[in-house]
Amino acid sequence: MIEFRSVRKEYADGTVAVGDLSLVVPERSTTVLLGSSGCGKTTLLRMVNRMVDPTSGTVLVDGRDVKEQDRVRLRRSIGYVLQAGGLMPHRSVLDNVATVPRLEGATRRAAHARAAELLEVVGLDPALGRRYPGQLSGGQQQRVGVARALGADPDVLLMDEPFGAVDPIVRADLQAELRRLQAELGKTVLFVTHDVDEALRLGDEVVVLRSGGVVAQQGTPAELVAAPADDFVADFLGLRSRQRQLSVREQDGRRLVVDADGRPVGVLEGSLEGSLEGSLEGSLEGSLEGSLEGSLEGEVPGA
Ligand SMILES: Nc1ncnc2c1ncn2[C@@H]1O[C@H](COP(=O)(O)OP(=O)(O)OP(=O)(O)O)[C@@H](O)[C@H]1O
Repeated sequence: MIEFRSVRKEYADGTVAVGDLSLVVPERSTTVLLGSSGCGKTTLLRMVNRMVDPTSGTVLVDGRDVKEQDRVRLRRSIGYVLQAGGLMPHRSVLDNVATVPRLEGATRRAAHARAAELLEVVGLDPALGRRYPGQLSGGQQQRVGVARALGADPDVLLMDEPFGAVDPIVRADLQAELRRLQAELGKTVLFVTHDVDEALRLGDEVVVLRSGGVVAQQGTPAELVAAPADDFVADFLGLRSRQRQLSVREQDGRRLVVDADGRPVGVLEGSLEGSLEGSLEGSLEGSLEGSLEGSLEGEVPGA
């Protein structure tokens, strides 16, 4: 578990990046920090591994104040994935992934064996380990970045807009991969993004931030969409935009989900239809019939 207790960060030039923020990040789940550019997401993330020290307040990881821990050891024990991948360009992919095991004292051979395993964990062919980062696609480089972050088998994984620099298809692929990995590994993931769809897709919990690092709302994606705390959250999630106002239209035998402008955004699957029909038959229809009969019968005799 990660806990921010009344943290505040004021940079040397007087910029207040994070106000008085308190937040609990549950363990073994994914928490997404969602907010527009400059609202303090990266600052918050970096407080966890002490790349940034708060001006005041406390950050605890598994109940221990990070300030009391050795900065270097702490940083090695926490996985960190950046947008640009942060890979060393002149070292092979295998060397990159083996970095932390090597720093922790593993032999080159053992570290490479571990690195090859990690490449497989993130869905890459270990043969790619011989290449240099520049010889991989953007999506592959991001996977290598994740593999490297897993090198110390950390409980906590910090991810700063890790999929921001790749095209939408690769991005969706990486998001699916992260969900698979998370189901398998059960890390405590703190994930930063300004992309609402990504946040709703990946977060077990989503924390919507206002500028100045202030929590606007924290909740599950369903809670946020169903009950946004205020207009700011509703607007940020786009709930009042025409693209999010969805309805169903039948076309060529399929049920299309369309936005308020009638543009298709998806297809309603048969199974959902089936279950909706089932529940309609079971409860709604029954009660509708009951109330219709009751009221109609009452009115008819007087007619
Ligand atoms: N070293 C620094 N010195 C002064 N101001 C800084 C420093 N680092 C960040 N800031 C400022 O603090 C605020 C929060 O920055 P931060 O990088 O945490 O935001 P962010 O939400 O991660 O933004 P983005 O999505 O654009 O990466 C911004 O106004 C930024 O300009």
